[in-house]
Amino acid sequence: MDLSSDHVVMKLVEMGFEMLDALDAVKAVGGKSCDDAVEYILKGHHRTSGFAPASSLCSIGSNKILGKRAMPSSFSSGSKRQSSLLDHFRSVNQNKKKGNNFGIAEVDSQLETVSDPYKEQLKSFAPVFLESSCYPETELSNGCSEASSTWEKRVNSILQNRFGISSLRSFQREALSTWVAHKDCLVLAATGSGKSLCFQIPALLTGKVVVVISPLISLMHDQCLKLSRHRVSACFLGSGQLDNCIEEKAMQGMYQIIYVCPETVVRLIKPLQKLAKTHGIALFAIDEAHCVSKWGHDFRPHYRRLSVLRENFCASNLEFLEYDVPIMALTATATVHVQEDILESLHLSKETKIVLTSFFRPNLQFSVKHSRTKFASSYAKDFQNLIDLYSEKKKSTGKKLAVISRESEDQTDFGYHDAQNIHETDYDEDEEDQENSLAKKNSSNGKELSEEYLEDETDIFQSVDDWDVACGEFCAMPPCELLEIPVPSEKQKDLEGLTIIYVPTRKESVNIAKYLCGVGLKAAAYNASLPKKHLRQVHQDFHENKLQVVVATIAFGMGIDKKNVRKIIHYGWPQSLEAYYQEAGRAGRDGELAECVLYADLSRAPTLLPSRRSKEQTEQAYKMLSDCFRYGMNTSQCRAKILVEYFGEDFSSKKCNLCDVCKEGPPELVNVREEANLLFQVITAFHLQVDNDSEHAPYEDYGLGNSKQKKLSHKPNLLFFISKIREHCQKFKETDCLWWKGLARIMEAKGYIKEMDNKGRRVEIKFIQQTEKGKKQLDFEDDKPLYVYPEADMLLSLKQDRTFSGFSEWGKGWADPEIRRQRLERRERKPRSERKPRKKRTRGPSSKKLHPWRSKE
Ligand SMILES: Nc1ncnc2c1ncn2[C@@H]1O[C@H](COP(=O)(O)OP(=O)(O)OP(=O)(O)O)[C@@H](O)[C@H]1O
Ligand SMILES: [Mg+2]
Repeated sequence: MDLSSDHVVMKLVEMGFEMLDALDAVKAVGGKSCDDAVEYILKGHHRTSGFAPASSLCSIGSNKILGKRAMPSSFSSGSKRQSSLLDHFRSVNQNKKKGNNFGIAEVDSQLETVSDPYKEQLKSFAPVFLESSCYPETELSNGCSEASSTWEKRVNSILQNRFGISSLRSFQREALSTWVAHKDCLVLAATGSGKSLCFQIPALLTGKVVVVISPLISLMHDQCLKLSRHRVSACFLGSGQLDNCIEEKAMQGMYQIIYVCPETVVRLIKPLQKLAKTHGIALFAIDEAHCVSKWGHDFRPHYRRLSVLRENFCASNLEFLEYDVPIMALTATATVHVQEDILESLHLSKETKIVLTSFFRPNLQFSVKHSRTKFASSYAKDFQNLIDLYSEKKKSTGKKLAVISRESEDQTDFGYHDAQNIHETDYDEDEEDQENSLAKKNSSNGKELSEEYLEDETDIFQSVDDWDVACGEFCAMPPCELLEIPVPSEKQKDLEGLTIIYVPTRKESVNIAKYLCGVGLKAAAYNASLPKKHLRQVHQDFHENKLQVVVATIAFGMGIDKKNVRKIIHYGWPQSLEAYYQEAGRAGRDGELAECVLYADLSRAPTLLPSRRSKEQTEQAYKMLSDCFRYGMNTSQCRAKILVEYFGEDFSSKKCNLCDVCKEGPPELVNVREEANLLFQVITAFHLQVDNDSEHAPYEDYGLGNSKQKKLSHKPNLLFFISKIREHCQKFKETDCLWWKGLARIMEAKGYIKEMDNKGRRVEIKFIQQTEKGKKQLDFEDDKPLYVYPEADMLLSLKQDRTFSGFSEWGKGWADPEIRRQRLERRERKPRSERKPRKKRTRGPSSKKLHPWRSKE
C-alpha cells in the first residue's frame, strides 16, 4: 500500500520505530511505501551507508534454483505479496516498541552466523546436530546474537500473550530465522519439542495465511482446537468434504492457519495461488514430513506429490511474488536416509536449511521385558502394575471406576463377536498352533506373508479421514470464553497420568481394552476399523482425562500432544524403531519422568511386516524389523543411545542413566570362545565339503543323502548347524537353540560370519557362511578368551527350566512329560463345551523340509 511520506513516518513511529530511523527510511525508499521503509529499517540500513540485498546477509550457496530467494536491492514493487520482513511485523496486536532495538547488526549478525556453519552442510544436505538437547532453553550454541533480534522480541511477546510460553527454544529460533530469510527449511526435532510453533508463529507475525499439510484429521482437529484457545482462527480440510463452504472461506483468507491433507492441497493449487496474491501466504508447513519417504514408517504416497508446492509457489512462476513462499518440513523421526529422501522428494532447494536438534528425550525411561504377548494368559501378569496403579487411585479417591459403557456395550455393535474370550488363561495347544502357523506363514520371505491377515489385522497405512468429520473451522476464542475452560486442579493432575498401550493388531487392541475394562479400569480400544465416531469420542475422552488407558494400533499416534501421558506400553514388537520412538514420544510431554516399556516375545524374532508394500520396500521393512529385534535383544547398551543413534545422532559419550540397561547394568561377560570356535568349525566343515564335492552326494555326512534334501541344504541354516553340534558334542547337547541363535547374532555383528542369502529378507541370520575375518580370528586351536555380553534370548534360554527336545516351539512343551501332564490337566478342568475343537495337525514332508536333520533322529 502506498501512502504519503508523512503518513508512512507516522505509521512507522506508531509501530515502535524511532522517528529518526523512520525519517531516514522514508527518505531512502522514496516515501510512499510503508512496507519498503520497514524492510529498509529491519535490514539495518537506516543511518548506515548503502542498502545491500538480503542475499548478502543470508544466502547460502547459489540462489538460482527455483526462482528468486534473495531480496532485491530495489523496493519498487510495493504491492507484491511476499514473506518480507515487513510482513513479519504486520500484526494486529502490534506492541509498541521503543527505540533502537531494531539493531542492524543484530539482525545481520544473526542471519550471518546462522548461515555460516551450514554452508557446506546444505550443499550436500548433510545434517549436522546443533544442540545436545532440544529441551533446555539454552541460547544458540553457534554464537547467534546474544541480545534478541527484533523479530524475536515480537515473537516472545506473542508467545507470552497468546501461548503463555516465556521464550523460543533454540531450534525454534533457528527455524524462524530461516523463514525470516525466505528460505526452505527441514526441521528435525524430538517428539514433543514444539515443532508446531515454528509454523504457527509466522501466521501471527505477518497476518498472512499459513498452510499446514498434515496427515490425519484427528491431528489437524487437535491443533485447530488448541489454536482457537490461543485466539488463533484455523480450519482443517480433509479429503472427503461434501460441503465446500469452509474450503471457500479458507481460500478467501478467513482463517489464519489452514490445515489441509496432502490429497486436498494438490487439488487446491490454483485457489491457493489466488490466496497468495490477495492475502499472502506466509509459509507452507509440511508436518510429519517422514510420511514423504517410502523408506520410513507411515509412508503416505500423497505426500510425495507435495513437490508441486515448491514448483507452483516460486517467484519465477508467479510474478506477484518477490520471493518463493518458504516451505518448512518438520518431523521427529527421520533417519539420515529418510531425511535425504524428504529433501529430494519435496524438491526443496539446495539452499534448504536443516535445523537438526537432538532426538534425545531425557525424561523417557526405556525398558524391554519378555512376554508371550500373543496369549491372553500374559495379560494378568504384564498389566498387574498398571491395574494396581489405577486401582490405588481409585482407593485414594474413593470413587468407583466405571467401565466405559460405550466400550463394553458397543463391542458387539462394532462386530467384535470374533474376539477371543479374554479371560481365557489356558495355555492350550490350539493357541500355540495358531501362533506357530502364523509364524510359519510369515517366516522366511515376503511371498509367504499372509497379506490377507495383515490387511485385516493391522493399521499400516493410515487414511487421512480417520474421523467421521471431513472438515471443520475454529474461530479464535475471545478471552472471556477462554476463562470458562476449566483448569485442572493440582489434585486432579495427580490423578491424570494416562497410559497408551500400543499393540500390533486391531484384534489385540479390542481384547486388551476389554480385559482392562473387565478389571475395573477406564480403557478404550482405538484402531482404524472401529467406527469413526467412536474414535473421535475416544480422542475427546482421552484429552479430557476421562480415560486411563487407550489400547491402540498405530492409528493413535502421530502428533498426539497430551502433557500427562505417563506410560507408553508397546505390547508386541513394533515394525520399526521410527514408529516405536514416534509412539513412545507421546509420553512425558510435560518434561516429567515417563515410562516406555516394550513387552515382546524375546524368544522369537518379529515377523509382522507392513502390507501393501512394494518389492523394494520389502527389504527395507525387514531391515527395520531387524533393527527393532536387535534393540530388544540388547542387554549392554543404553537404550536411549541406540534409539538416537538410529537417527544418525552421535551419542557416543553419553547415556541416559534411566533405562533398564543403565540402571541394572549389563549382564556378566561370558567367555564364548569354545562355542564360537565350535560353531565356526561346523560351518567351515560344511562349506569345505560342499566346495570339494558338490557333485556326488556331498552331504551324506550330515544326513542329507537324498537328492531333495541335498537341494535344500545348499543353503544350510543355523538350525542345521546346531543339530550338528548337538550330535557331535555331548557337552552342548542340552544347550538351547535360543542360546546359539544369540551367539550367531553376536558373531555376525563382530563380522565372523555372514548371511549367504543376499535377498536381505530376514530379521535374523539364517543361512550362514564364514567371513575372512572369522577365518583369521576363530582359529580352531585358539583358546584366547572371547568375552561377550549374552543377549536377551541367550539369558532367556538360561532361565528356561524346561528341557527342549526339538526346535519346534510346540514340541518344546509337549515333549516334556511334566508340561504335558499339566496341560492335559488344565484341559480336563475346562468344560467340554468351552474347549476348542482340535485341529488336525499336518505333519510329514513339509516339516521334514524345514528340519532335514530330523531324518536321522
Ligand atoms: N518454547 C517453548 N517453551 C515451552 N513449551 C513449548 C515451547 N514450544 C512448544 N512448547 C510446548 O510443547 C508441547 C509440544 O509441542 P508440539 O505438539 O508442537 O510438539 P511436536 O514437536 O510437534 O511433537 P510431535 O513430534 O510429537 O508432533 C506443546 O504443548 C507446546 O505448548
Ligand atoms: Mg507435531
